[in-house]
Amino acid sequence: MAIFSLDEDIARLTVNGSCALIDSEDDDFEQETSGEIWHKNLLSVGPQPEQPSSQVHLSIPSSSPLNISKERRRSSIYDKMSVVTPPNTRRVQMTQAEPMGTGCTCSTATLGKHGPRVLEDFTPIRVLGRGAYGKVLLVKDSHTNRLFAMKQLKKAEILIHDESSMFESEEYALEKKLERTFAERTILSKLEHPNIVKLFYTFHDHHQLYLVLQFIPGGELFYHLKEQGVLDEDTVAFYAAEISSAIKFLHQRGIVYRDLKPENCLLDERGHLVLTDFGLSKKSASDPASQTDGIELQEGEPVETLYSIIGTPEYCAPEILDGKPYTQNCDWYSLGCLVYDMLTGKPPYTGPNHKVILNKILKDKGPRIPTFSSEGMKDFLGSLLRKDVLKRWDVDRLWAVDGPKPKKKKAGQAKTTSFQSHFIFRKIDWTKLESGELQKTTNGPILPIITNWELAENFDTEFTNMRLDSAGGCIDPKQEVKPEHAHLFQGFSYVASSSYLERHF
Ligand SMILES: Nc1ncnc2c1ncn2[C@@H]1O[C@H](COP(=O)(O)OP(=O)(O)OP(=O)(O)O)[C@@H](O)[C@H]1O
Repeated sequence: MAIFSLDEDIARLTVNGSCALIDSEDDDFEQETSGEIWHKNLLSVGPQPEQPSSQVHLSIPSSSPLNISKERRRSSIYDKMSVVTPPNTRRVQMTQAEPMGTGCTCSTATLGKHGPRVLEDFTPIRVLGRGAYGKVLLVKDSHTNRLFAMKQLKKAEILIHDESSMFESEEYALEKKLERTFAERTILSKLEHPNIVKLFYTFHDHHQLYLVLQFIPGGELFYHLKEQGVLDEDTVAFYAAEISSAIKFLHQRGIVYRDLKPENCLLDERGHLVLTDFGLSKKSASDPASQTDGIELQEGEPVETLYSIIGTPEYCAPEILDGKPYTQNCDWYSLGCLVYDMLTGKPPYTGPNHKVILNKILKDKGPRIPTFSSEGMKDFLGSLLRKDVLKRWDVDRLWAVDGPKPKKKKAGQAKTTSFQSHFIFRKIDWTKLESGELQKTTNGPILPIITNWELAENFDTEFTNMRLDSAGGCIDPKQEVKPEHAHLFQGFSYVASSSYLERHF
């Protein structure tokens, strides 16, 4: 018995049954015929009572978009899934903390204070967001008046043993949390891509770790989706192209992102998408780039197989949730979820809690593809949202290469054509996008309204109205870091190279 055959959240959002979502397990999607759809797995939407899926018949008027309410719920309203490592998995050694980055030797006038930074260098302005281990503040560098986003992570929160990760030893759970904390700093300090946030400094004091990042003033894609409800296909394709370029770049460097969701996609002042939050990213230990920067993996070469069950369930690939080994392909499934969300206002599977969402992802036959989408978009979604990773589009391998034109694709077969030349990207200039010229010279489809950068107008008032001192600033004495744990954070501090700082200031 399918436990959750009806996506009640999406059903509630439809008006007069004006939209049907159909199963996409194979590519032979049922098509609309004289305003009606018949499909053996057709799902009932609208006010009628739940019926056995095999008997449902639904009348579909003209292809109308969903009428979506502005209500969106942060996926991070729940804690991140606990880190569960299935039995027989490799135990990864804790990442070796890096030595301090190169000291900055450029002029004080342009770059401000030389070398390592301290909290007192920055004046807090307002809260931009909150996460599992701390908050993100808009801050001003008192030496240069430059604005930055400062991510603050409480050491004590990282050190606390999470009861829900009871399948692991406390020691191992801590090792993994520390590994992830350092991973964000280590990974970001090595990356330079127009659609990936820049990291300039990291430092720590007795209570907290600090990451000083480029401030991206246009707010979260989540915020704009909330404002707009749904996005048109050209806009969706534009963001999908920019995200894909960043994801492909990461995969080439042996990094799996693992946390793609609208909260982690920010818009810059020109409306281009910038990926942030690398707290769940994983750099493969066997990746050559981990030894020598700049060395890329071969086209489509898989990143090391991973095992940790991690991420935000709504956007998480089924193989991760199922505790199976997985590769970087999980990010392409998440891209499918994000594209689906932008088009319909909800990710493919939703529910009141993790358990319901997990059940749906694992037990449903496949997500329902919105019938109002173009054939091209249906094909794109169907190819990325395949539960079976072997039948999913292998985007890394088929990024740009267009092999011989395949015959009509059989149901269930994985897509064999190039990602970049897909119909939905017909208006994208990939050369300009991948060189960064597009991001520098043009505006994106949604231009954020920014009258004063310090107001952070594109961020949720839930955060920006928060009193700075109430945003988790006070440290509970019970949460003091014990002296024997102080060494665990050694080597966290970093200053970007002077050439990097010069390029981005
Ligand atoms: N560079 C930035 N510029 C502007 N805002 C940012 C920046 N980085 C983060 N934010 C804001 O802060 C929020 C939380 O940041 P982030 O996701 O990195 O924190 P987190 O602690 O990892 O959160 P979570 O636990 O939900 O993953 C973001 O969703 C965004 O709104």
